[in-house]
Amino acid sequence: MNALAATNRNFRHAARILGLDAKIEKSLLIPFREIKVECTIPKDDGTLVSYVGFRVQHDNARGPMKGGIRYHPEVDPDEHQTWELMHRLWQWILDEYSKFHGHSPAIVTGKPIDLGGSLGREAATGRGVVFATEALRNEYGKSIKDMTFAIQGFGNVGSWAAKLIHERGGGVLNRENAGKVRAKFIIEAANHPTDPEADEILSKKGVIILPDIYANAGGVTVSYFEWVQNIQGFMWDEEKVNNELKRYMTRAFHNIKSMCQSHNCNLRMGAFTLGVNRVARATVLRGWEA
Ligand SMILES: NC(=O)C1=CN([C@@H]2O[C@H](COP(=O)(O)OP(=O)(O)OC[C@H]3O[C@@H](n4cnc5c(N)ncnc54)[C@H](O)[C@@H]3O)[C@@H](O)[C@H]2O)C=CC1
Ligand SMILES: O=C(O)CCC(=O)C(=O)O
Repeated sequence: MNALAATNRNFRHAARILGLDAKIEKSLLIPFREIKVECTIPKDDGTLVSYVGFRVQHDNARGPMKGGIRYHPEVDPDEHQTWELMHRLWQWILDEYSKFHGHSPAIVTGKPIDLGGSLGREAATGRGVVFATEALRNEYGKSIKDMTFAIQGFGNVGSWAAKLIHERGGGVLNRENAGKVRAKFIIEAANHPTDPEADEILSKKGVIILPDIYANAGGVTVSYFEWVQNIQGFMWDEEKVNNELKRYMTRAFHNIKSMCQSHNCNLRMGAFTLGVNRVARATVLRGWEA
């Protein structure tokens, strides 16, 4: 099942748990705006190349919309060049927008620090995963140092998570010992890493899954902090960024748990019902229902 179908299925399940009005459910399911653009760019050899891009803005009932930018995975597999390319692209977006609207650093996040980026953003998703894991483990009266972790994928998120888990005394499995894994907990640090069928099988086995929409939200949270700093015209130090991130991740965990208790559901449905309910309430209050 693709990511969109799986997300829609989770959304519908959450809507049913919440007893959402059918008209609201339908209006929340349909994106507010989908834009398709075609960009024609001259290459160094003088020829023209055309790229198609999509922008989906889902819902702005609770405030401005923001999203991650995705590229085709084969654009540039070399990590260093990808980093360079990303920074040049961020700078280009900022320059083009600022030409028409004056210097506007808040319109794009993930920028280099010297162009108004936030301290702590690079590690934020991995750090958020660790804060989420700590919040979950506190529920079970254990700490990270009592546990062993198997991390799949060692890019930005995986490598930061591994480093921070190691600093807290947790063991990280490698190729040699990974075969021993009998996981009781799965922390979804990537987007949509568990298929809905696998989700059901694992849940029936009693495996506790911390869902992606919460567990990897540290990155977008610090991107939000970047936006906040840009519109304030004030730069936070890294300690403040990390402390705020911990506060947001811990508070969100408790909000999710309380939805789980009210609706007798698992953590994924706790996270979905929390989010859907907030957007539905704002939609009704703004009088936007279909
Ligand atoms: N970087 C961020 O701030 C955020 C990332 N995410 C999600 O987290 C995931 C990882 O993102 P990044 O670390 O930024 O990407 P990345 O490209 O830096 O790292 C991904 C790593 O996974 C490895 N990999 C690919 N397929 C694999 C497989 N089948 N088994 C094991 N390893 C595999 C790659 O070799 C690479 O080392 C993605 O799903 C991304 O959408 C979600 C929220 C924010
Ligand atoms: O930093 C952001 O705003 C988006 C990060 C991201 O791509 C994601 O959360 O999936």
